[in-house]
Amino acid sequence: MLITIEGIDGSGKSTLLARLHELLADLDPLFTREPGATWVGESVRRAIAERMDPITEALLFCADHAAHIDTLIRPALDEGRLVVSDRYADSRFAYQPVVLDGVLPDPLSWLFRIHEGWSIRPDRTFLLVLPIEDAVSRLGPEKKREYFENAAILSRVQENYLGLAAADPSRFVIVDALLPKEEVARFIADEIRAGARSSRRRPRA
Ligand SMILES: Nc1ncnc2c1ncn2[C@@H]1O[C@H](COP(=O)(O)OP(=O)(O)O)[C@@H](O)[C@H]1O
Ligand SMILES: Cc1cn([C@H]2C[C@H](O)[C@@H](COP(=O)(O)OP(=O)(O)O)O2)c(=O)[nH]c1=O
Repeated sequence: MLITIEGIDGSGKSTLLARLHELLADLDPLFTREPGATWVGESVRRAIAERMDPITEALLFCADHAAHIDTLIRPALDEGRLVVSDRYADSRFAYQPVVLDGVLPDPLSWLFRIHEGWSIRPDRTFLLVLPIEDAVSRLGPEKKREYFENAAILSRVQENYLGLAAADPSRFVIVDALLPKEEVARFIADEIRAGARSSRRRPRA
């Protein structure tokens, strides 16, 4: 079963993942992330740091995803393991349309097409949602932030996430990221456990 955790920068994903490691340890999940689960992620980080052109950057994120699936996700799913990924394809569908706005006529369709035929659809996606000003204040001083991490961009990214969730309500679970950390983590851990139990009763398609 493939679970993904999504949300804008500052929504609490790293904090949540650290707690899920403890809460779900008995299920022996593969915890992984995008970008950077393989060495391809290093080129993505470099592209972000050097402000490479947005198409190069988008394609590097996609290459990172392909390598991630091939080397880690598919083998783990084939063994029947639970996989939990901190960011996944929806990060592309939420962030890159903002970066590619004005560069391509329809960035989201372009991104969907690039993923077609090889990407693996998550069984469930938990989307952490919070007011932009709370996310920005959690991120700390402006000069230390990556260039995605400003209020105007994050607000458009979160709108894109909410659009993706509205279009696919059976996969997305929207979580209030303002709730106390422990409450967020326990709710998501319980949902993952319930999903893992029912997927064991169902043969994989
Ligand atoms: N539920 C929460 N309530 C209050 N603060 C939180 C919560 N979750 C995370 N934080 C704090 O917000 C900051 C950003 O969290 P982090 O997990 O790094 O977010 P992300 O990985 O999504 O960028 C950290 O200082 C963290 O301690
Ligand atoms: C996976 C992915 C991340 N991103 C962005 C989100 C983040 O701003 C940045 C780095 O991701 P990440 O490493 O998750 O950031 P952090 O751990 O600092 O919160 O890349 C995209 O724009 N597209 C993508 O496909």
